[in-house]
Amino acid sequence: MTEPLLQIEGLHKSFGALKATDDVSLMLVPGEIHALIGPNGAGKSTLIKQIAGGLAPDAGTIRFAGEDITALPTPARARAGLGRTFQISSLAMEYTVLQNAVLGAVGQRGSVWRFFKPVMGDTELRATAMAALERVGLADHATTRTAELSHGQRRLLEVAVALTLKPRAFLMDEPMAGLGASGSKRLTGFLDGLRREAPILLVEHDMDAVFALADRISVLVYGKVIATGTGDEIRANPQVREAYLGEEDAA
Ligand SMILES: Nc1ncnc2c1ncn2[C@@H]1O[C@H](COP(=O)(O)OP(=O)(O)OP(=O)(O)O)[C@@H](O)[C@H]1O
Repeated sequence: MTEPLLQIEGLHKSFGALKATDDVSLMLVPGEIHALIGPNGAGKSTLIKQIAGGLAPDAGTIRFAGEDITALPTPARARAGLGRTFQISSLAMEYTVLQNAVLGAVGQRGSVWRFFKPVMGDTELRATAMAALERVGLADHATTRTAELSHGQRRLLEVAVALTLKPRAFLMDEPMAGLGASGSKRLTGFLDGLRREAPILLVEHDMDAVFALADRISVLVYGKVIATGTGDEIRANPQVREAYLGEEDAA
């Protein structure tokens, strides 16, 4: 198998008596979309937060591009090439789309916002941000106030912010949330191509998108990975059907 870019081993995180992450090991290899699915409260966001650096694990290791990043703060992980999109919007609604693309990238790297003016005057950063907006189809909205964007356009802007960092891998927490059918189809098409540039660990409830996109799927239940495999393997797995997919079919 190709050398993993991201490798998580024996990760544990408890909140009091609750084991939100229970001995999780998984990897992300170049070129793939690895989806992480599971019922509400299974621990998907908690896992993403530990990989991105917002939450310290109780035990276990996270290696990225051959380095142990378990103890690195979030901005250092972003600088190392871990890009992410958030479940809850991190955009500044009063700023323009371009300002968010520039400032989001700068902010994720850990630079400070008081350099707002010099940063906006940085032609290289602006060009990188514009290129990212073009890729997600938002270039025509560069000067639009973010508050005026539709929900779907805001989600695309979040992807553009992550792209501005030129990451080596992406962590995406429910990028399809709240998108209508056409928005979700469009983002699915975009992510499909993006995997060749940088692999994606994708947390997503939209099962159509997951099964259309994922090279591999890991199923998380009560903090534990109960199965990892291709879409067909996951669909056919009796444990998965009982714990998760079966209940969705019945709904
Ligand atoms: N900071 C915290 N303090 C205490 N409990 C927490 C905290 N964060 C998460 N939890 C609990 O950990 C468990 C896992 O939550 P998490 O948000 O990671 O699940 P999830 O799979 O992302 O759910 P969803 O699909 O609804 O987003 C839940 O029971 C949640 O209530």
